[in-house]
Order: sequence, then C-alpha cells, then structure tokens
Amino acid sequence: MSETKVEGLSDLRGEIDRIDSEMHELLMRRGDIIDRLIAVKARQGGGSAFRPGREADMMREIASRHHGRLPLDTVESIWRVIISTFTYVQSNYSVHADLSGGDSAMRDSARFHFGFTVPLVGHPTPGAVITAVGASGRKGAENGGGDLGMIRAGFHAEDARWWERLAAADAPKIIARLPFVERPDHPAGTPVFIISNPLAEAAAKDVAVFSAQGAGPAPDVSGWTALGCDTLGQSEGEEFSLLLSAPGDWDAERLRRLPGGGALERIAWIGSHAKRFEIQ
Ligand SMILES: O=C(O)C(=O)C[C@]1(C(=O)O)C=C[C@@H](O)C=C1
Repeated sequence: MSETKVEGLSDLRGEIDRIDSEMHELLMRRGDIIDRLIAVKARQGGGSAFRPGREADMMREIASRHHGRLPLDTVESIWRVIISTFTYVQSNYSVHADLSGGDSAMRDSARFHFGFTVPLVGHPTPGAVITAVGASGRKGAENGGGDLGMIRAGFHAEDARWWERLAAADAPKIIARLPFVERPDHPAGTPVFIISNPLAEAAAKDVAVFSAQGAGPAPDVSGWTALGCDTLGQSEGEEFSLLLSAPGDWDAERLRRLPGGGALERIAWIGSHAKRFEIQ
C-alpha cells in the first residue's frame, strides 16, 4: 500500500527558497542590462536616465495585471524601488523633497517611490527644492541631468506662487505626478509633483501643466474643470497667479479661449505628466 506524503513546513520552505532564488537571479539579470542600457542611450545622443513616460506605462501594466493575495501596495512599491534604483545605477541622483507640509508624509512618499538607495535631501520650501534641482543640472550634466525634486501638490502659505519658478525655459519642469496608481487608502497617497531639469525625450504628455498670471483678481475658474482645465493652485494679490493642468495637447491659446481666459496675460508651459491610473 502506497503512503501519500503530507506536505510539511520544510516542503513549503523549500518552495519559498526556490522562488526567492529565482527572483534574486532575475533581479541580478535585470541589473546586467544596465551597462547595455547606458551604451544604447549614449548612442542615441545621451540624455537623461529618467524616462517618465516609460515608467508610467510600466506601472499601469503592473497594476492592471496584478491579482492574488499580495497587496497591490506592496507590488507597486517593489517596482517603484526597482525602477528608481535602476535609474540611480545608470546615473546617480538625489531626491530633494519639500518638507513644508510636515516631514513624515513626504518621507513616506519619497521612500515608497524612490527607496532607500537614492539619497533624500529635505528642504523647507518648494523654492528651495527648485533651486537645488536647477543647481544639480548645472554641474556639467547633460539634458535632464542632475537630481529630482518632490513638491507637495496643494496650498503652500510660505511659497504661494512656487510654480512661477518653473516658467523660464531652462528652469526645472514637472515630469510626473505621484502616486501613479491612484486609489483610496494609498499608503503613500500624498499627491506630489516630481520635477527635473528639462528632459529632451520620453516625457509623459497626457496632462500639461501651466503657470499663468494677470493683473487684478483671478477670473472665475469655477466652470473650467468641466471644460478640462483644473486649477491646482491660486494666489491673489496685485497680480493673480494660477497653477493649471489641462489635456496634454493644450497650449496658451487654448487656455485663453476658456471663459474669462483672456485675463491670463502671461502663460508658461511648466511640464507634463502621465494620467493617473485609478483603481476603486
Ligand atoms: O527603459 C529605460 O529607459 C530604462 O532606463 C529602464 C528603467 C527600468 O528600470 O525599467 C529605468 C529608468 C527609466 O526611467 C525607465 C525604466
């Protein structure tokens, strides 16, 4: 009579060890591609290691195919750290984070999206972040070179018109809005903009972001959201200043055609990012 073997803890641990060993082997093989990536990018004219459009596509794909017991939070953070670290080993960079809204939420977001290998530098205001990123790009780095910045989306009492600092052509630009995967109870859900020195290639262009100013009070923007344009920041004074997001193919002329848009005297494109991938 044949005995059926009952599965024991050591069998399951053996299976876990085999899976871990395969995952580690695959990650090391992923690492072996880095030198070839650097060589191909150099042949294509160099440029930044950051490819935000590609990263957004990858995160969307991973979130769409995910199923099973492992929480999506875990899978998202593992891949964010893999991709950020692979970017880092192509070309070292630091993340400059605006801590004006408190340290812990921004630190959580930075570690969730960039891991612990990429150095994190805290700053008191968005302006200080923009200055640090701009300065890192001037140290002989090519286009998009240098560090990344992380600015909390939302009201900044101490630097109410921070977006105006992104308006000059050679100033840093918005390249991403995190988290990519938007869902209730995201563990690092603070909405943040990622800025870098201007990128020549591979930006994500679903959503365009603009800085706009004009004399006197701001126009009535209450109907703009329904027309595709969101007001993400607003500051009043002798001049009003708006931070606006719109579909990726909009330009200054399209913004001026909004009701009251004629009041926008100065408009500057200050970057673009991928559309949020929403999970209910
Ligand atoms: O696809 C690239 O261009 C890469 O450099 C690879 C990689 C990745 O690790 O998957 C890393 C950095 C980029 O921002 C996007 C993706």
